[in-house]
Amino acid sequence: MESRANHNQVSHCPNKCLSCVQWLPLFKKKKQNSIEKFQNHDIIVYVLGGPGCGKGTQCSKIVEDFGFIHLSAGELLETEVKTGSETGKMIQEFKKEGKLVPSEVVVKLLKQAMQRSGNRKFLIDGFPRNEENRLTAEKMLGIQPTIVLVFDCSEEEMIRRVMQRNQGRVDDNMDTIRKRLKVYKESTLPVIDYYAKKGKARKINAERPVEEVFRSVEAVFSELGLVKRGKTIV
Ligand SMILES: Nc1ncnc2c1ncn2[C@@H]1O[C@H](COP(=O)(O)OP(=O)(O)OP(=O)(O)O)[C@@H](O)[C@H]1O
Ligand SMILES: Nc1ccn([C@@H]2O[C@H](COP(=O)(O)O)[C@@H](O)[C@H]2O)c(=O)n1
Repeated sequence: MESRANHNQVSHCPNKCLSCVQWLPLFKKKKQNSIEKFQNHDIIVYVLGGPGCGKGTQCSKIVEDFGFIHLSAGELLETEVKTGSETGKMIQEFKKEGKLVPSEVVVKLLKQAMQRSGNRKFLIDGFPRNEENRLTAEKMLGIQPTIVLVFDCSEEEMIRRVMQRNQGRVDDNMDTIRKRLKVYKESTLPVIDYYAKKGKARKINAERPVEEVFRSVEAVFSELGLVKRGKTIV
């Protein structure tokens, strides 16, 4: 039997130890035994940046021009919430608090979506948000990013964008945004540092208008040797 001390070590517990006791069996229940790995020649682009910096906006443009499949970790989690499943109810609690859902849950959803897509070029948006996400993806999927796009934006501008978005998201309110910004600084920036040290992070100034930001994105993709759809490779 697991000791209470072990539960204290589980990260991102919404209400400290008690919620871990409550939710942990859920995460463990559907753990898979055999996991197929993705292939080395797959192109995997992780997309990071604070809440509302414009990740989703830029990803839609990348999909249009470069033919990637866009997998937003936040959207995959929201889809699970909408099923009304027990896991979905648990995810909703984390989202309301601006906290990060345990990595096994996120990575499992990502894996299913990657397999279903039949694509080999993946734009993985809002992931990995912490060291646990990063390590779980390495372990469960066997993937490493080809490159990591990092959208850099001031807190004031991110708050402005989120508050204007107005799409009824449970986490688009001042209280939750402040929590999400804190999580970004404490948990995601160290992941970005990790990839920067590996020479994989490409920081882009996201404070500019959408088209200007996208021109910097295009420059990164041409560095990868990728050309826009409809253009001939010479
Ligand atoms: N460069 C930009 N200039 C001004 N507004 C922008 C820009 N990029 C995105 N926006 C707007 O800001 C809001 C947030 O953008 P978006 O949803 O793409 O951010 P995100 O990083 O995916 O957010 P989240 O992490 O919360 O899911 C949207 O309303 C979008 O239209
Ligand atoms: N790797 C992730 C990504 C997201 N979440 C949760 O979803 C919320 C919204 O995510 P966005 O990418 O749309 O900003 C986020 O605040 C987390 O609650 C997560 O847990 N893990």
